[in-house]
Amino acid sequence: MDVEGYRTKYQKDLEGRNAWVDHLFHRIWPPSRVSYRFWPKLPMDYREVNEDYAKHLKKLSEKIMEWLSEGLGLRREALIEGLGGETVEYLMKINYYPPCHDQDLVIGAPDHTDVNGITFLVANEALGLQAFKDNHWIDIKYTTSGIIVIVGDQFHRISNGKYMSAKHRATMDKEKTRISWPIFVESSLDHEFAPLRELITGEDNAPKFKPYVYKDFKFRKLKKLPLD
Ligand SMILES: O=C(O)CCC(=O)C(=O)O
Ligand SMILES: [Fe+2]
Repeated sequence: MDVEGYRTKYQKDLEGRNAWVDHLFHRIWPPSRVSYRFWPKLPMDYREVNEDYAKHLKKLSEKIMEWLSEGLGLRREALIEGLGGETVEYLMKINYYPPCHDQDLVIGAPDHTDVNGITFLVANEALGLQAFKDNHWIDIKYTTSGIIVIVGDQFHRISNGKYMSAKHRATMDKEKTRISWPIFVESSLDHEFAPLRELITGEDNAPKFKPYVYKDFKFRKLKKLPLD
């Protein structure tokens, strides 16, 4: 179930298009869960820059999780605690999509929702990320001054369905290589998560999802097994 390291992934999407991407996964937080053997040795400052990025990203992520908790009318710590508090992990992924001329046959990442709590993504200037809204695929604009925030399945469930996990996909560019760097904020594999108890009040608010140990949830989702 552990995903760290390099991989080339081939898949078919629903329309039968081939999907391929090379990616690297490595954890960036907490320090006790970081294995530097999965981190690239070059460029020389990779480790320093990424350690710095991890600290900033953790701060930003905690702020946003606090706001999302307040948005549910809960204590600021509620969602972070639901994900596991101090044991929450930050998993870096680097996606590499080579240029591709035949957009009808090939897609970078087929449509999906992220399995984790919340994702923070930056990408290079080659466009490709699309979000599904009102029955359409919408291109996500390139930005150098912002970060893309994607709600994942864990927050969908922890919020008892109040926050929707966002369906998205990545297409490939005809001429440019596309690289994206999502960071997945997720429970540690042994953490059990469930709809927050504070949200289960009265009969109208029965839990919509059963509790899951994250490793079982992740396994079932990645193997496309039924979850409910
Ligand atoms: O490359 C992208 O912009 C999206 C990648 C993605 O959704 C993922 O790796 O989960
Ligand atoms: Fe994703």
